Amino acid sequence: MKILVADKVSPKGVEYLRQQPGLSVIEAYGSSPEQVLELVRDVHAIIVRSETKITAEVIAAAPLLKVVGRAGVGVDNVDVEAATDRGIIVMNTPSGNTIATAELTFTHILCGARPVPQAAASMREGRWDRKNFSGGELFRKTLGVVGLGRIGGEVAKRAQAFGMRTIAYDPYLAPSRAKAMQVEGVSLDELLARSDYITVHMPLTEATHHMIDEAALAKCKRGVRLFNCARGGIIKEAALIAGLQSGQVAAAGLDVFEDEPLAKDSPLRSLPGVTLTPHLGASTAEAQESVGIEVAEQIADVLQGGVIRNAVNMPSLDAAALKILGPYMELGQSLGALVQQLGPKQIASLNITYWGRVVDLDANAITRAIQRGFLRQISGETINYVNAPVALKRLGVQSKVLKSTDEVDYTELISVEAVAPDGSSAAAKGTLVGKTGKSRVVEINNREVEVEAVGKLLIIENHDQPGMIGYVGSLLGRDGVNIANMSLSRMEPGQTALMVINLDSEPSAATRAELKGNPAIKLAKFVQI
Ligand SMILES: NC(=O)C1=CN([C@@H]2O[C@H](COP(=O)(O)OP(=O)(O)OC[C@H]3O[C@@H](n4cnc5c(N)ncnc54)[C@H](O)[C@@H]3O)[C@@H](O)[C@H]2O)C=CC1
Ligand SMILES: O=C(O)CCC(=O)C(=O)O
Repeated sequence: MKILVADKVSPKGVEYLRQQPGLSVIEAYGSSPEQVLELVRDVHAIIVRSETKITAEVIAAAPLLKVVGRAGVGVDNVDVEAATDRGIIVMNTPSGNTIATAELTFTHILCGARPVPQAAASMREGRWDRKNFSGGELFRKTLGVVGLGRIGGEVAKRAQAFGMRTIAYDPYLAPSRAKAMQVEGVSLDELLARSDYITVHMPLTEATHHMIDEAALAKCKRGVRLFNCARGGIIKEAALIAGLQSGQVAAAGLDVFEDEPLAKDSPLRSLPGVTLTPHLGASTAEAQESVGIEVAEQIADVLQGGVIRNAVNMPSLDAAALKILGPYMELGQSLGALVQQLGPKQIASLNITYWGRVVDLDANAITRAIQRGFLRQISGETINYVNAPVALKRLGVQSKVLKSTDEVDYTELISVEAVAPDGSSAAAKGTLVGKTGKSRVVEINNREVEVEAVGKLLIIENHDQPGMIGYVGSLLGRDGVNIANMSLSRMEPGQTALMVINLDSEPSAATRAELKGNPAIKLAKFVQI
């Protein structure tokens, strides 16, 4: 399988990939968009930093593509939606460049306090100017961190070492986590009003775009100092320029810009009090080695059928999680496949319920396995854990997931129900048995059964009358189809009975037609799961 390394990453990462059996590497740095379209035609994986754009067009031009790996955090150069639609995994390396970026941010903060770059430039010009470059101290000043994630947290830690008060705004962070970092969680307005220094560390999203604009700056102390080493556009550049010109903003340190590379004539380049770096947050030898090796290992794992780590468009499964969730995912996939074949073709909703031990697990991966099992019957191999939820949505099917705390007869139980627009439905429940966690179907259409949830199943609903088991057994025998296991159930004697038979091979069309033609048989369905 072929991997395109489209941006320069650590040679150690590339070397790791070259050493993997069955993997080959093409290195092509600085390619034009047209060249990228050519290069991706027969590749299974692409590795990028931030230069190469993996657009919907690139994804469409890469029919074999399975995974895009970003050696870094932000995946804004990858069209994740288009990749997800095609079932392509997009993964990043979220922690490899945290320290590098936190240290660069802190460098900017220090330069915001003390005009070192300006003083250094004047020395290069041959001057000895001790009047124009005095600064302030960080000690006892307040740093407002917007986005207290990996990098924001590391910046806060460094600020505390300098004796700064640290406050943060992060609506998604548990208050206990901020407390553990000795950071005071506040509202955005309070952060703007109290901070002497403000640094932003979130992804660029609709919510964060221009979060710091004219109105936000007006709420700040006069002489506030602003820093952005996250993504251009979180701080509105026009507002920042106006703020610097008016004196509302005393200093700014920026590593990222609304348009990169920054325009040659941007006013930001010439405003005093501003320190700019050309998106260098992750540019340390240590960070590049770390993200380069990490992305190479992650890509190799995916291509070699191993664990999936740091996927941004599906739940990540490391080996430990896979060990626990794997059996449930297999059961879920079987139940999904079974219900799809049993139920109405067109459905309005796919309802999943979890009971017992499974309730305490991260059910996202199991839910995707159920959806994948269901959809594979319709859309085949193009459906995987990545695109199953969007594919279901595209079909207009609602997904309902419930974790129930009600008592059940099993230590864990999963129910999958497909409901048609007219309210008719098909349902199956399953559990895991034994030490190895074998999948068992324990209920079909509200009737108790006990069959292995794998392979070929014949499901027969018949009138409960003598001779039916013998009739079905000899019919299959005549067809040369061996019965591996059989489960019988009925509600009331003499009414409808359910026979579920594990078969070693598929019955012929003639046998199936004969079963369907028998007036005592209401339903005869062969399913493969
Ligand atoms: N300059 C550079 O070279 C680099 C830039 N970055 C960028 O830094 C940013 C942060 O990276 P990490 O700390 O690793 O990410 P992270 O995911 O660990 O942290 C992001 C934090 O932002 C918070 N957040 C999200 N939306 C928010 C909102 N509307 N308001 C306030 N907080 C919000 C999240 O809850 C999370 O705690 C990313 O945009 C990343 O792309 C990362 C590495 C290098
Ligand atoms: O690869 C780079 O240098 C950019 C790093 C970055 O912006 C990120 O990881 O989000």
